[in-house]
Parts: sequence; structure tokens; C-alpha cells
Amino acid sequence: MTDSIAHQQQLYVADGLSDEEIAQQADLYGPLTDSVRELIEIALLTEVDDPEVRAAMEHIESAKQLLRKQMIPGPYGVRWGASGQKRAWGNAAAGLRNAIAPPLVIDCDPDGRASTDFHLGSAYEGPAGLTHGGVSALVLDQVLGAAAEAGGAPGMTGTLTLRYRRPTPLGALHAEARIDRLEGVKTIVVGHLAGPDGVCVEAEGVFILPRWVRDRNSATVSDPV
Ligand SMILES: CCCCCCCCCCCCCCCC(=O)SCCNC(=O)CCNC(=O)[C@H](O)C(C)(C)COP(=O)(O)OP(=O)(O)OC[C@H]1O[C@@H](n2cnc3c(N)ncnc32)[C@H](O)[C@@H]1OP(=O)(O)O
Repeated sequence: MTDSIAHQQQLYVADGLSDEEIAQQADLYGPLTDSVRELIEIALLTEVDDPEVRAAMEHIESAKQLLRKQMIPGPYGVRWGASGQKRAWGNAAAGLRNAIAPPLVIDCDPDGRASTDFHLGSAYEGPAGLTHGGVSALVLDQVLGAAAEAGGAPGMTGTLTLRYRRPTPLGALHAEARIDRLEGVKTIVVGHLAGPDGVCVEAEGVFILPRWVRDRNSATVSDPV
């Protein structure tokens, strides 16, 4: 096993937290994340002058010092509580503790579908007034991956193919995906990102459970009890 695979495995952790403990953490850290996300937008758009900017930076420095007192060595990884509740709170698209995530709250259906309504503010701009194409890819990667996982055929993104049909505005957006077909270990998922005027980006993704997970799963199935 390579060092890189061993490192990945260590970041999938069953930490045994109860649902109540997870809810407490979500209540504590979720609003912190929202506040930092708002700060990103304000820092981007503020037009206050020198004294206010310097004063604000001092407040931000104090907040950083307070929060730094106790830290996860990082990254957050993926954790499961005692009831099996999954927390991918560091996820760049949907993580509850990640201020750069829009965040996506994705509805999943066990028939292999996923969808989300979300809002992209000024921090996601690419062309003037429009969503950055890489951010559209981030969103679609996550939603297509969630559909694969919801349908019981999860995987890492092997290939993601996008067709940008029309510019994606900032603001209120919708993304959805469904499993199109399974081909051996590959899950092929299709989906799109839409704005108020219709579909902006179409996507097809090939999701593959990494070999080390497949090997572990087949070893578990065939192990004598
Ligand atoms: C408990 C742990 C769970 C972990 C999983 C859970 C994930 C839950 C995700 C939730 C939602 C996340 C949504 C965001 C998802 C990301 O952001 S993932 C990050 C971006 N992706 C990556 O970094 C992937 C990097 N690449 C890799 O790790 C490996 O190349 C892959 C993709 C896992 C494939 O490796 P492999 O399993 O060793 O592949 P291999 O056995 O050689 O080939 C198997 C089959 O796949 C085909 N294939 C191989 N590579 C590719 C490719 N790139 N494209 C198309 N086909 C390919 C082969 O041709 C072969 O096909 P068949 O011959 O069977 O027809």
C-alpha cells in the first residue's frame, strides 16, 4: 500500500459521536462558518476607508487568535458517528464547517438522484457578474457524486465532462443529477446546473470506487466469520 492511500484511509474515521453530540457541534460551528462566509463577501465588497479597514483587521486578528487555541491538525476528513451519521464537514462544496462552500444542501434519493437549490454570491464570480466556470464544475462534481452515493454506487470522480451552454448567473441556482448507468465498477451519472433562464451547464461524470476500497470490501465479504 502506498503512503498516499494509507494517508487517505486514516482520514475516514468512525469517531463514535452520538447524534446529540453531532447536533451540538453543528449548532456551535455552523453559525461560525456562516459568519466567516459573510465576512468573505463583506471584505470583497466593502468600500470603507483606511481607519475602518485597519480597525476591522485588528478584530479579525483577535478572532483568529481565539480560534487558533485548539485546532484539528487537519484536514477534517470524513467522519461517522455512532448511528452512522456521516460528516464531510470540510468538503469544499457542502462542508458545514467550510466557509468557502456555498454551501450545498443536497437532497438525495436512494434511486440514485440528487438535487440542490442554492445561492452563489459575489465571491464566486468569474466573468463579470457571472459564476466562475470552475465553481460550476465544483457544484456539479459534488451533486453528481452525491447521486452516485445515494444510489449505492459511490466513487471518486474519474472523469467529469462539462458543456457550458449559456453563462451561469450569480444568485439563485439549481443543480440536479441522476445515475444513468452502471458499467462494472464505474457509475455514470448525468446532470445539469440551471439558472432562472434554464440549463446553463450539462455534465456527465464517471465515478469509480478506488481499488483499495473495492479490495477491502471484497476481503470483508469473503472473510470467514
Ligand atoms: C470509504 C471510502 C469511500 C471513498 C469514496 C467515496 C466517495 C464519496 C463521494 C461523495 C461525493 C464526492 C463528490 C466529489 C468527488 C471528488 O472530488 S473526488 C476527487 C477527484 N478525483 C480524484 O482525485 C480521483 C483520482 N483518481 C483515482 O483515485 C483513481 O484513478 C480512480 C478514479 C479511483 C480509478 O482508479 P482504480 O480504481 O485503480 O481504477 P482501475 O481499477 O484501474 O480501473 C477500473 C475501471 O475504471 C476505468 N477508469 C480508471 N480511471 C478512470 C478515469 N479517470 N476515468 C474513467 N474511467 C476510468 C478503467 O478503465 C476501468 O474500467 P473497466 O476496465 O472496468 O471498464
